[in-house]
Amino acid sequence: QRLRKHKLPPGPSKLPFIGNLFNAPKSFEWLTYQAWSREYNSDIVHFQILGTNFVVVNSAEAADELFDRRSKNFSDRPESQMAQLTGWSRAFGVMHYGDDWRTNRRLFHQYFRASVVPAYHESSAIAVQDLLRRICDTPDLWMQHIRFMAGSNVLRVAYGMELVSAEDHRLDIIEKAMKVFSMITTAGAFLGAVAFPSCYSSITDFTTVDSFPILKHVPAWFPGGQFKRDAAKWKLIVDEMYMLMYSEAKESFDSGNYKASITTEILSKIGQLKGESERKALEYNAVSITGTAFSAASDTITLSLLNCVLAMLLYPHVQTAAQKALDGAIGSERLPEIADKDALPYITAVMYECLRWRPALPLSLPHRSIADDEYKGFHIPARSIVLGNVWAILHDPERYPDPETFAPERFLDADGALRADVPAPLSAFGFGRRICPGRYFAYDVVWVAIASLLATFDAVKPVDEKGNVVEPSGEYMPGPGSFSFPVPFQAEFRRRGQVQIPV
Ligand code: HEM
Repeated sequence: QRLRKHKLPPGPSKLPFIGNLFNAPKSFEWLTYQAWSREYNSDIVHFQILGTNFVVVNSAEAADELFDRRSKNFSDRPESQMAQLTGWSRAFGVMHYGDDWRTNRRLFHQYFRASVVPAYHESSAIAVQDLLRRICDTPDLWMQHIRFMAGSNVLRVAYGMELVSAEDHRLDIIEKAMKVFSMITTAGAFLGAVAFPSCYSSITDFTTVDSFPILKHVPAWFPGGQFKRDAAKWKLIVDEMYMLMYSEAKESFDSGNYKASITTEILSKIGQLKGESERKALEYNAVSITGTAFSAASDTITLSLLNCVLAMLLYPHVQTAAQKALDGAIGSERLPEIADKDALPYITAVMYECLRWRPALPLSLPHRSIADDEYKGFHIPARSIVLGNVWAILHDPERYPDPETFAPERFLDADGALRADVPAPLSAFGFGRRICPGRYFAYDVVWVAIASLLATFDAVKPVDEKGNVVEPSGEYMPGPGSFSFPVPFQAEFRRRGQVQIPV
């Protein structure tokens, strides 16, 4: 009744009680939300499922107003029973906007703020050189090598540990744990999935348990308790991801034979604390932020680089232009370093375009409003799930003409310098107070990896045994999931130039 008095943002018509259960998108939701925004001529749109209100923010203007200027009201996260059941609730990325989140985020910021991340340049250089060597040795496994690079770099930074082989158990854990994370943070798809139980099997149960939290009390053996059985299995993986590396790093620290890392730095701080409760609290936060960094960095960086390779296959002239810029700025005999960034705006533009063209998280992570609010005369009810449509913002033709085309030049002026009037794709990192705190580290790693791959190799479409060029489909995996992964594709890496890869 209360909602009826207020004018909600426009959106598809709703059925009583179930709302848009049957017409909410289940895959590539960002495209449907963008289409709704155009159809209803409104930059915010509304839909509702089982009583939960969803508001999708489709323009940079609305995102600035709601997530930035009104950040106090739009920085919460939705309630997630599944995060609790799977052990993901200790990641501050899913925590409610409150003291626990604030403490974790502050601690995280100490180790990943812009002025600190240069301390990780050496680690990133080692990881990228290793990537290049691995591609030379086993080029067909290039996708696996990229994942290995992203994981090994952050493992070293967070825990001071080294990954040796792609079979390392820790990489497997992280991949599985992130799949769970991706599913439990897909608010829209979860709710929509109720309508298609056969496709979504246990995800269907997630949906219901998040909409009706009382169901979390259903015993695991009871019919419909499949989500509990799944969650219990996944919790083992997520717990292991958080605890295994931390415990190993702590053991080395205690033995005095360790490599400096974020964990060991916090452990020395813990050692200086007097009170047992303070020590316990900091240790809890240390486990949380190191595990969160490890997991958050891996898939996002991997994805950004996979998208880059895809772009190089589909737009070979961009690759040629980038290599010309590299050769002109640093020659063709040494690998680029992060310190070369200012001299290589074209590479920065390629990185921006990768983040814009195929954002890793096209709907960011869901936010939630705390109190009733109003935007352009539309009512946004308290506790609405508010989705920032990163895809729509980064494919807005007014800001990025011909948005489907991969064109790094859009970020450059006639002299090849970065333009101040074309916004960098910051929305790829989310919004407001929840904006990705790992972005400075991510920019460095992605930049140096792109520059080094382009300096060392030509990425080309392979040719099969019959002489036919193998075209990448350019398609993306259907949901549900917050992360958008390309359908696996083949690429051939051919050595170029005289770049020496340090051994
Ligand atoms: C290209 C790489 C990356 C992309 C595209 C990316 C993107 C994002 C996005 C879209 C969000 C959600 C923001 C929101 O809720 O509005 C996020 C959150 C987060 N990211 Fe990243 N990220 C990247 C790399 C990293 C790295 C390397 C780390 C860690 C070192 C990291 C740590 C986090 C954390 C901890 C959060 C949760 C923040 C919070 O809820 O307060 N990310 N990221």
